[in-house]
Amino acid sequence: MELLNGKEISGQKREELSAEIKMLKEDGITPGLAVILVGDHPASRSYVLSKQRTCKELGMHSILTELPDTISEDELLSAIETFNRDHDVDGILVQLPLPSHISERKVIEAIAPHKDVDGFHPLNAGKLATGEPTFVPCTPLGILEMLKTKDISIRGKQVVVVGRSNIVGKPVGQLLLSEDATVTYCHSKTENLAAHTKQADILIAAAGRAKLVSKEMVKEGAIVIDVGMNKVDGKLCGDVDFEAVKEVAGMITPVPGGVGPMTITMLMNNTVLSAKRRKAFKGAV
Ligand SMILES: Nc1nc(=O)c2c([nH]1)NC[C@@H]1CN(c3ccc(C(=O)N[C@@H](CCC(=O)O)C(=O)O)cc3)C=[N+]21
Repeated sequence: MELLNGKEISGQKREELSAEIKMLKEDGITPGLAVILVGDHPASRSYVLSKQRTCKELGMHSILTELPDTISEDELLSAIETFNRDHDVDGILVQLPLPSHISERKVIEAIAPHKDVDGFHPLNAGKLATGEPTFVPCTPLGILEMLKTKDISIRGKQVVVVGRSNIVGKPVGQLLLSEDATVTYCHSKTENLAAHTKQADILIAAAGRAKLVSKEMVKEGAIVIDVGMNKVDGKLCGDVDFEAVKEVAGMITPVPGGVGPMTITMLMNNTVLSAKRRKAFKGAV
C-alpha cells in the first residue's frame, strides 16, 4: 500500500502556482480572492483561515468578509455584488453551509460566473457537464491532480463514486468521465453497495458517513480516495475505515492530509486561472 499524501502533492503544485503568481505580479496583476463567511461555525472558520493563510503564503491578495448569521439574504447578495464589480477580485467564495433563512441557490447564482472559483454556479456546472472549459469544483480538481501526479491511469478504468452531492460526487464523476473513465454513481438508495464498490479500480468515497467503506467493499490493489470529513469523538474521520482498508488498497488517501490540502491548493489554482483571464482581457483593450 502506498499513501497518497495530499500535503506533499499539494506542495509541488503550490510551487508551480507561486511561480505563476510572481509572473502575474510582474505584469501588474495580483490574483485576489474574496471569501465571505457568514456566522461563526468553528469548523467553517478554521477552513476559511486556512484558505487565507495559503493565499498569503503564495503572494496572493486575500479579503475576508465576516458577516453575522443574523444578516438578511439581501445584505449578503449585495456584499457579493460589491465583489462582482471589484476589479481587484478574481475569485469569490461564499463559505457553505449558510444559515437556513438564506437560499444557497440564490447566493451561488449571484456570484459572477467568471469569478466563481468554487465552480458551483449552474453555468459552470453546466459547462463541466457538456465538457466545455470552465471552473471545476476544487475537490474534484484536486482528486484529478493527485491521480495525474501519481501517474495513475484513468482511461477505461472503472471509477465508482459513493455520493452524489453537487460539490463533490456529481462533478468528480463528470470530470473523470471526461478523462475516459467508466463511471458508476452509488448513493444512500443504492442496493448492494459492496457489489458495486468491489468493481472499482478507483473508489471515491464522498458520502459524508464515517467509516462507510470497509475492507470487504474494496478490490485488492484499488486506488481509494477518501473525501469524508466527519467528526467522531472530536476527531476528524473519513468515509473509509482507513486502518482496515489500507491492507487491501493499492493506494489510499489519509484523512487529514489527503484530499483536504488538495482542495485548498486547487482553489488557489482557480483564482490564478481567473487572474490570467483578467490579464488576457486587459491585454485586449
Ligand atoms: N464555498 C465553499 N467552498 C468550499 O470549498 C468549502 C465550503 N464552501 N464549505 C466547507 C467545505 C470544506 N472544505 C475543506 C477544505 C479543506 C480542508 C482541509 O484542508 N482539511 C485538512 C485539515 C482539516 C483539519 O485538520 O481540521 C486536511 O484534510 O488535511 C477541509 C475542508 C472546503 N469547503
